[in-house]
Amino acid sequence: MSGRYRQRPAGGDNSVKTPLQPKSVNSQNSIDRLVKPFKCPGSATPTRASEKPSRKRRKVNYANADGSVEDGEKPYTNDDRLALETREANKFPAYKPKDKEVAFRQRFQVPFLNKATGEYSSGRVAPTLGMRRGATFVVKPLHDPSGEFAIVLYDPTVDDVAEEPASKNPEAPTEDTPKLDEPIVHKSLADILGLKKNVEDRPKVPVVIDPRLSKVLRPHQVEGVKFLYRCVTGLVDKNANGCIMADGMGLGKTLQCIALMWTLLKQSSEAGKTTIQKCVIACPSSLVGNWANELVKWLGKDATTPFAIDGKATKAELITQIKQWAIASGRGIVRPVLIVSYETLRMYADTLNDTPIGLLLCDEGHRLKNKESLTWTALNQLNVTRRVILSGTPIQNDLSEYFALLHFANPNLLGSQAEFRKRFELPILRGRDAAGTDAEKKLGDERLQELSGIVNKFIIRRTNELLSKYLPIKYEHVVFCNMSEFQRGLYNHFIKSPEIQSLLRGKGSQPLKAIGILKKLCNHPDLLDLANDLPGCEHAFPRIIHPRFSGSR
Ligand SMILES: Nc1ncnc2c1ncn2[C@@H]1O[C@H](COP(=O)(O)OP(=O)(O)OP(=O)(O)O)[C@@H](O)[C@H]1O
Repeated sequence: MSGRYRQRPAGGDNSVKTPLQPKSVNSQNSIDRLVKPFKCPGSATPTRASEKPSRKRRKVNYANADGSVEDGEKPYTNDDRLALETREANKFPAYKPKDKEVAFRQRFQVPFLNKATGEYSSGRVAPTLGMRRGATFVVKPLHDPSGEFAIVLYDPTVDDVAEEPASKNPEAPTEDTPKLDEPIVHKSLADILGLKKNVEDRPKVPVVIDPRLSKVLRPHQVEGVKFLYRCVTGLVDKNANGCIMADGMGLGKTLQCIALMWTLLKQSSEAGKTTIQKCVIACPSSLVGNWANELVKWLGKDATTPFAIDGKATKAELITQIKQWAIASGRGIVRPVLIVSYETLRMYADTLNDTPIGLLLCDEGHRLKNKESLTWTALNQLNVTRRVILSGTPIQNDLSEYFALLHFANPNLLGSQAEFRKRFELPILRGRDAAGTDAEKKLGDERLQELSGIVNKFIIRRTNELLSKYLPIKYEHVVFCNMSEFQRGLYNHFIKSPEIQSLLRGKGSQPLKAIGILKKLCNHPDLLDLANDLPGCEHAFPRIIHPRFSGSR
């Protein structure tokens, strides 16, 4: 038979012929149909609701669709369909339990071992096996050390000084040798599987200044940041973590300290770790806003949100905010930088005492020159690891003040104050005394050199001559201005007054005051209080007088 039979709906009318039925009269099928009673045509014809022509049926041949050759001539039987449904390729994946005999007799295998070599595959993150997954960190520096503006502060190949191993006693038991009296300690699953995180083993990576800062830093500032970083991270001396930045005015101490702080907040020599979590900037109250602005200026407004105590909050709000800042830790630290005036910091030092502060920057740090002051004591009792003093004038009067600053930046570097006084201060002062002996002068010079050797490693000072190449040429114009008639009248009145006359004879007691009055007078009489400074000067007033002076007539 060459035609295809169409499937009739179950329970449908068998007598309905479809146009696809073949017209063969000799077959058994045709005979069967002929003997059936006649039915009026159209009685079972489906009526179409739509006027549109009926869609033509297309023959689709599914034979060979899955690669198997089927007899396309035959109609599908139910068995065919069942066979199709249960065919392997058409089945949904279903979990098949392993045969328990085989499964239980199999040897246990550590799941993250490389099956080919039987070794732990180090490139693969260990499966957690029900434990919390340890932090995975990428072993690479935060910023590319070979980038265009890269400034590398720490290079593990250069700066990583390996600790001298203590000379080993061959008799001493090594870690591998089990001691007889050692208590048996059960190993944890993490230990057995080799998953135990060894935090000490973090690989070392270069520390690179954020490119957004390195492209604006001037050469002397790059040197400054390198100096600061080495001092505070113990690369200069592993027992000292502080320093004094004593650059002259306008050299950009603020930018250098921001670069240091930002680097420490974001990176460390250990991959995936930061050096510090919190930083405090102590400064005069007038500079709090300036520091906050400089942070935005150099880092951009989305980099960090400082907690600047600018006096706008009420006392109750401030206490809550400081307490919150103090207890925040880890990811809870949303404002890592606290900018605060010395006075406020002193007031709330007790609240902050237990907070680990990674870095303390003290702007205008010569405020800490008095070791006995409340500010020095309050700031010194904070739990600070690294301290930087910023001051354009670190040495002001005497060595005790110098000691207070150095001792604050690096406690115990110079011993106690009494030790410092005995070893350095007194011999140096005696050596400078005009009545000092040669031996005292020699000793004084030696001690001064020794002191410089110790402290110069932690002080950086450049003068603002460095700025000359960034500033336009300076022109100085000297212009002589004659005094006006009114000024000259006042001037003559003043120098002829009895007080000045006696001053000129060397009898008066306030020559500086007189010079001050003359200076002001030459600039503008408005600067003086004429009635008090120049009594009786009314005769020198011009005829048309400013209403301001009319009262004093
Ligand atoms: N690399 C730089 N590029 C452009 N401007 C800079 C740079 N470094 C600093 N400045 C600008 O120079 C000015 C002086 O800088 P800054 O106030 O930090 O100096 P300072 O050394 O702290 O001075 P002072 O002792 O007066 O506080 C600021 O306006 C600062 O923005």
